[in-house]
Amino acid sequence: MSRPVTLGEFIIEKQKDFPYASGELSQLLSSIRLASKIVNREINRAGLADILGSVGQQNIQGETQMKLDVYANEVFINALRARGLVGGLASEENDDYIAFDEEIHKDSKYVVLIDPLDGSSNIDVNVSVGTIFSIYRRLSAPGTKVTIEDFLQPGHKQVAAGYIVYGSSTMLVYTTGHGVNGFTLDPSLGVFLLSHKNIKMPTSGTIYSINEGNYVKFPEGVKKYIKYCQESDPATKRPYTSRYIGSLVSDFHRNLLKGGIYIYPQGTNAPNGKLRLLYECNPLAFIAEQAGGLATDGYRRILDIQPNDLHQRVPYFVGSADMVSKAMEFMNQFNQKL
Ligand SMILES: O=P(O)(O)OC[C@H]1O[C@](O)(COP(=O)(O)O)[C@@H](O)[C@@H]1O
Ligand SMILES: [Mg+2]
Ligand SMILES: [Mg+2]
Repeated sequence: MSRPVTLGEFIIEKQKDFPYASGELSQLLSSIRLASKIVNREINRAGLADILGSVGQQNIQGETQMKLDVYANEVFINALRARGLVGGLASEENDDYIAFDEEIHKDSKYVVLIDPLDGSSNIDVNVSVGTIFSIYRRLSAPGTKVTIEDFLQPGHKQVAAGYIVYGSSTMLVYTTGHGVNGFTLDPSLGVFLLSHKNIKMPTSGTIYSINEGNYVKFPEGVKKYIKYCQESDPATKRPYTSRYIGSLVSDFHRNLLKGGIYIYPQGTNAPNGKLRLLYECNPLAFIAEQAGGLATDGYRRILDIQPNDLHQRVPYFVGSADMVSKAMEFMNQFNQKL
């Protein structure tokens, strides 16, 4: 009987997808794998360790930083700084990007953007949270310090992206542009094992995820789409079911496996939505598209948006292709893009 493939073996095996691979990207993914295990251990015993609650300060987004936000941020920064694989890093929890300028970094080819802890509002109540990462080849020449331009690249330039969901089990899901694969952490071995090979997102589903508490502030097109989801029509399996965990990674992961749509629209409370283009929307959009889904801002392909700020926000419609297309129909009908 063949044994499951470990993530480490899979990463090496998949290096053949890149004829000129130097192995640096593989090592970088391995650093992310290690950091996620360290964070996972802390999350699993969060109630016992003094790691719940906030640190009593806000990040650049004006959000209260939770102790686990800061802890996860440090663990990933240290893991990615460690081996000279990354020229620099940008994070939700840091105002500006960090240029690693020690000698070992000068020839590194990559930069990384991360949301170290996604779903912060769920940390203290034992609801699944995650980490999201996005990897680009730097534009600036090796031997020089990374610049902001290395981070403000459109999403279709990503060389790899993924997330870790710390839930009933811990999973790491990633793509390098050759399909999407998922690995489950076997806690007894401390090893990620291939559990979800070549994931395909169902083209349609019966789940919609949106914070309906903001309903009155939604654009008309979104209100109409929610009504469409709630109407009764057996032929199209409506009404759909509403599911909203409040952790983007967890809502996305469920929809990736079962089919569904997640929407965080612009609204009167968030003129450009809430979610951050660079380290939330782009990486999950890359995964969604690689699995046959779609990701837009209601009008445009997320991966084609030219970023102009590290922490810029965009409206987000992501999930099963048919459902995102339908939502866009309503947006174009009721909220013509000016
Ligand atoms: O509480 P709201 O406004 O519905 O927002 C929930 C959304 O905000 C987020 O928590 C934002 O991410 P962070 O926790 O990383 O800041 C998403 O995970 C989630 O989908
Ligand atoms: Mg987040
Ligand atoms: Mg976060």
